[in-house]
Amino acid sequence: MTASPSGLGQWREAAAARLRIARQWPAAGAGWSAVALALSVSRGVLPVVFAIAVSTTVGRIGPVLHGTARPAGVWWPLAVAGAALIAAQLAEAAQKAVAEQLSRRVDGHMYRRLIQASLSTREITPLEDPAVLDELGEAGHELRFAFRTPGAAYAGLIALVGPYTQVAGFTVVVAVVLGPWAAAVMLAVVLLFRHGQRGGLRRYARVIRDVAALRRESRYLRGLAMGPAAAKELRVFGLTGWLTERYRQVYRRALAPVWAERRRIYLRPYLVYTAVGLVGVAAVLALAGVRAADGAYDLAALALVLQAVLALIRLGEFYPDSDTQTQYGMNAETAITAFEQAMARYPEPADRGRAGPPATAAPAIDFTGVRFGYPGATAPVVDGLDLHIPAGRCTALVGVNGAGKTTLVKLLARLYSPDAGAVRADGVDLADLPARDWQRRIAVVFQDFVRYELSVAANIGFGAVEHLDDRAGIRRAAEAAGLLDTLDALPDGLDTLLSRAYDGGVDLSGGQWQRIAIARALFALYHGSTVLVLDEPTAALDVRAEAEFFARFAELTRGRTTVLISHRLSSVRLADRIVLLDGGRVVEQGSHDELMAAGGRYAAMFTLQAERFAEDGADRGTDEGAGPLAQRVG
Ligand SMILES: Nc1ncnc2c1ncn2[C@@H]1O[C@H](COP(=O)(O)OP(=O)(O)OP(=O)(O)O)[C@@H](O)[C@H]1O
Repeated sequence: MTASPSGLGQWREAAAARLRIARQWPAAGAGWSAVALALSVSRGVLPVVFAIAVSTTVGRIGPVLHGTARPAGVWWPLAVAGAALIAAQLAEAAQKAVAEQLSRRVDGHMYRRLIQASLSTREITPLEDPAVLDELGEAGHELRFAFRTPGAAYAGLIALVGPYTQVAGFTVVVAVVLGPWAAAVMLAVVLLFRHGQRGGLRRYARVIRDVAALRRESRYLRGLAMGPAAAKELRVFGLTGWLTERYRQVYRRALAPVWAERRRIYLRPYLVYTAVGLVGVAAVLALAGVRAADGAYDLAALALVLQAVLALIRLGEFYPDSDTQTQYGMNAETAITAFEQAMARYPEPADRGRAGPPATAAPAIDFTGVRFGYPGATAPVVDGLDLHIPAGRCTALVGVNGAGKTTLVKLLARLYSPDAGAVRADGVDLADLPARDWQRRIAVVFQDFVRYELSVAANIGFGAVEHLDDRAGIRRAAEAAGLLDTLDALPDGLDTLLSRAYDGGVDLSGGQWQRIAIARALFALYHGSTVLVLDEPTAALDVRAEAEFFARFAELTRGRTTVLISHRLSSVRLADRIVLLDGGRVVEQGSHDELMAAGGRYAAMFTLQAERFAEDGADRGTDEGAGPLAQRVG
């Protein structure tokens, strides 16, 4: 969040925000905008016409009652008043309908801007920056709940033309009847009241923006309480009370400055502006009274000026069709613009794109002197890392939690760039390759892979999205990942939707989902990826499934440069080369046999795991319990 400007800066900022909202007319549609504007102007003019017609009627009733004028003299102004009243009602209803249309169109455009900006960066760094996330949260929240959106601000801005036309109309009426000074006083009173309203609202909205981080937390807590994701844990761990209390505290902390500010920004200005305004109004009314007493005015003029003054006082108040919509909707638009600018400004290393992707079927990869730290972190995760990953072979990365294994995968996939040093494929610096070209060469099963709420075919086909229609390839990948039985049981086979949120959709078990992620990576290999990265690919698989997967591992990955990350050292021993990382550095490397013979840390870790599994099997006293795992590790 940026610091709040003051004085002139605030006005300039508010004017710029209004201009940006007004510039949404192409998205809203010029035709619809013109209709809304015409309706708004008519809603401003018709009440003035009504007031004039009613005053004329009042002025003519006396002569008609005394028989000095014909009744027809009353009927036509009365008819005009009635017509103006009906037309104003119709215009109001029509404007509400058109406003909704405008609002939807502009918000659709805003959503597209937001999505485009979110997906605009090659790296994921900005989407982990809290300041950028606050802007995204603000913008996304208002849009998601169709609440005080930029679209509502656009419609509100047009609706604002109505009351201001009325102000102009009634001010002219006062000027004509009472004179320019009275009109000037009334106009000043209206603008003073409006300034109080809008200024308070603006400052109030700014305070709300300043507590964006707390509001983000309160939204997160609300989501936890109301969504299915945490429903199980909240109950089993008895967290419901804690969550309720925490939500209450965060909500209060977010609202405390808002409440304090509300008293400050509304009460004092309200008292001052009301006092000044009332003096002005009283003076104008007194002038009207004196003139009427002097016989300078007839009944029609007095009725007209009284209506005009009362209408102007009312027009100094809050406009429910415009005020909150424009203020908060402009904030949402400002947040979208700030988010776009933050994403565009993010210091993303240039995509030098000077080289073509490596020509070889499977490149060798080298990390040379790589240093990298996450944005905002005090220490780098890797510093001076040198690592060679041979072409067409399987290299396993092992190490304790937090050793930096997944970070290396992110650097390899160019989701982040090293702060120093280089990652090279066949000697070409990845920074010299167009990112997308390189990313097509990599198939990754991430530890936290995505479960797309789409069909099985899409979930697998996303490995090579240009080949989504390759049903045979998708089926082959599913079979290789051991999914055939699952597919056969699904109601629509590959077309089954993997989400219970849809009719006919199903959900899969954790292990079945993991096989889908594996199938996705295999499908990418079928369509040109040459580097396969598997980050804990079998963590959710049962023992038999894991054994089956690794039995076919050599066949599935043959000829690819493969990186396998796993804490199960029994699986890792299959790799051609094992690299033990600690604190972002390579501490041991070699084949399983070499590392065991060296008797270092890998050997100790492996022996510990093997002993544990052997004991586990012996304790249970069954061949089955000790069987597969003990065999594989022992
Ligand atoms: N997005 C992030 N922002 C900031 N720090 C991060 C981020 N991701 C990881 N880290 C930090 O980087 C370090 C290395 O994390 P990394 O995920 O690479 O470890 P790992 O070896 O894969 O661990 P594990 O075995 O638990 O999966 C950790 O200290 C972690 O806290």
